Amino acid sequence: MADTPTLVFDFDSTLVRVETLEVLADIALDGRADATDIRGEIGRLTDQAMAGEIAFGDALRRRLALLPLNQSHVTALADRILEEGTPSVRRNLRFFQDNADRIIILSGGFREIIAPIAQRLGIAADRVFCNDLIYDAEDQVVGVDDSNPLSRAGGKPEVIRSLHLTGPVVMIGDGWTDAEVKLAGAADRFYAYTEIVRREAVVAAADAEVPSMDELLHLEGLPGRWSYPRARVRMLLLENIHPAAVMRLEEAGYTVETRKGALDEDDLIAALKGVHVLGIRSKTQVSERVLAEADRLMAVAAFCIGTNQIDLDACATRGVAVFNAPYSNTRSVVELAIGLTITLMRDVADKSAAMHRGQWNKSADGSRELRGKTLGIVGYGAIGSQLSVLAEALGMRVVFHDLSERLALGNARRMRSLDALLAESDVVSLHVDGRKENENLIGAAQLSRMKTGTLLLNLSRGHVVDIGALTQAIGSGRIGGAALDVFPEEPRTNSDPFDSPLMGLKNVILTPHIGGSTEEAQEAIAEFAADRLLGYLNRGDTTFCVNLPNVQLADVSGGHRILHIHRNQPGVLAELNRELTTAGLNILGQHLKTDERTGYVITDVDHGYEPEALRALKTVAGTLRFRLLH
Ligand SMILES: NC(=O)c1ccc[n+]([C@@H]2O[C@H](COP(=O)([O-])OP(=O)(O)OC[C@H]3O[C@@H](n4cnc5c(N)ncnc54)[C@H](O)[C@@H]3O)[C@@H](O)[C@H]2O)c1
Ligand SMILES: O=C(O)[C@H](O)COP(=O)(O)O
Repeated sequence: MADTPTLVFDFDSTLVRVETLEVLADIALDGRADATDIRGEIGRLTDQAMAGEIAFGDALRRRLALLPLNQSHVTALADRILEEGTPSVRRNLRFFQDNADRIIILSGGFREIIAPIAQRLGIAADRVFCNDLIYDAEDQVVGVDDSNPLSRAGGKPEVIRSLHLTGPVVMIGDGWTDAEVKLAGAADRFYAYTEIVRREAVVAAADAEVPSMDELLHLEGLPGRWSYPRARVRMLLLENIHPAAVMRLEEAGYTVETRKGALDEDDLIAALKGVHVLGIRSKTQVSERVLAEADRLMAVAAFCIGTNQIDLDACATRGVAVFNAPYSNTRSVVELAIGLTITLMRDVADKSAAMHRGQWNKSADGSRELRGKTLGIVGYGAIGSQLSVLAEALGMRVVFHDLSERLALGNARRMRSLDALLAESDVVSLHVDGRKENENLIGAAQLSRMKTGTLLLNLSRGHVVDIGALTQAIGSGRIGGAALDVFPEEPRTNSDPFDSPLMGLKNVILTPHIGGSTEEAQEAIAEFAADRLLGYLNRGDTTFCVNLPNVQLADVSGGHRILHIHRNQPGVLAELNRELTTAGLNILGQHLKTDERTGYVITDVDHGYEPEALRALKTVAGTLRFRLLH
């Protein structure tokens, strides 16, 4: 077809993430004293040639002359070049294989290195145009075939012209020699390929910059791995989320922006314009108003356990999926609770502060062992139950209270009421979730039911304890000490001030919401939450989603996936399938999962679709969100 474009790909830093000559230099110079100098000179020549500052043929010969290159070096790179495929090229392998007859590889690189990649991509040898190395009788490289136009300046346009291609020619590459193809009139369009390296002069000469294959296919209207280029999916991560998450999400091709602190409502609304995914921790409030203004938001990830800072219902009614990391910092909180209990029991904080003031205050008064004391755990979920196990191991008696039926671990005893637990405990530790109804769960009445001298820990949420009532109870001596890690008002960033009536009180330990702030926990959270996001974005998988029906999904193989989130009302599936049939699609597989409020349908179909034909799915009554994945 005359209108079908021929896609002409450069090789180095486009189809592979390396520059061949630089890797060959590393191999050939391995162990030599002058390796760094020669390597530096080769890198400089590559950059100058790729930026159009010196002629390509000149640069090629000068670089080869610098290297003691032989056939075994070339073979060593050829053997491992498949591992160096550019990430978005690897994930679009199928596109190359299905369209091999409209693709050409055009490179100043060498045939031995390019051939394995061309073969993997399904591109025939007669569609690969590149240089041929010349070896002497000892297998040393002595140069390149000078008769090949690609060994000199202006070679790429010359080769393209000699092919007399019909239809548009589209050049894709990272270097100046690629830009020259269009500038010399041998290509109709030139895309600067910037996934591996971005050169300003090349981008300036291009019709458009493409940071990935996905973007190229999107711009050319070609069927890629994704219906929407990943680099166009913007993610905003707030509150100092661990870099492991950024790395994972960027490696998958998404565009990630990070900020250190939390944002207030107005700033968050402004920051969320055009953002598809928001990552937060416990501080950022995702309110109905924020969601109403978020024009692109499709998912929120809480890189922590608690999700009370997010309006989950408002998210669900907009089809915004919410994920968290329910277990990744559990152990860290439990260890801190144990440490704080011992610290309170022994009045360590005050004794240490006195020492810092130069006071030696050796005394056993009021200092007690954990052994044999009763720990009352309020909220026997993931954290509460793990604390139960560790506390028993230290010799404590454990009682607990939970609104739900929970398995009592070890010798822990369930208490039918909170009051009964309060009356019996020497230490009370709060591990309830952050639901609104838990506001002031521990107030003046509850404090008055505790034994005189009881110790109180709160590592759950700040609003669970009435701070005024606690201040009084500590002042009166009813409460013998308290450790608080969470507060009704917490500073948004480390530069904002903290204030509380509890400051300066005897045997009161205040920590800045660090229960889950360990290196281990933060890295584990980053990996877990990022994986959940990737599962949702890449496959539609909602495992561990806290506000939409959970559906565990494998990758789609050999088909296309259509995702539809709707209000749970009668007739949606039937209407959806009518529209799919009208669009001429054959359903390969379909999952429907509902909860009382929302339905989630995942449909895999067996062949390409016209995106326009499927827009009708948006009009199905009850639709909250509709997404074409592939
Ligand atoms: N300080 C920190 O850094 C930190 C770190 C992680 C988690 N947390 C907080 O810890 C809390 C617990 O986390 P989790 O992972 O154990 O949660 P979880 O959901 O596994 O457990 C919470 C338990 O509390 C129970 N519960 C809720 N309200 C109750 C009430 N009024 N009375 C009795 N039981 C009640 C629930 O039924 C549930 O079993 C959450 O608030 C979480 O946000 C704080
Ligand atoms: O819910 C949580 O996991 C904790 O409160 C920790 O929150 P953070 O990530 O803001 O420290």
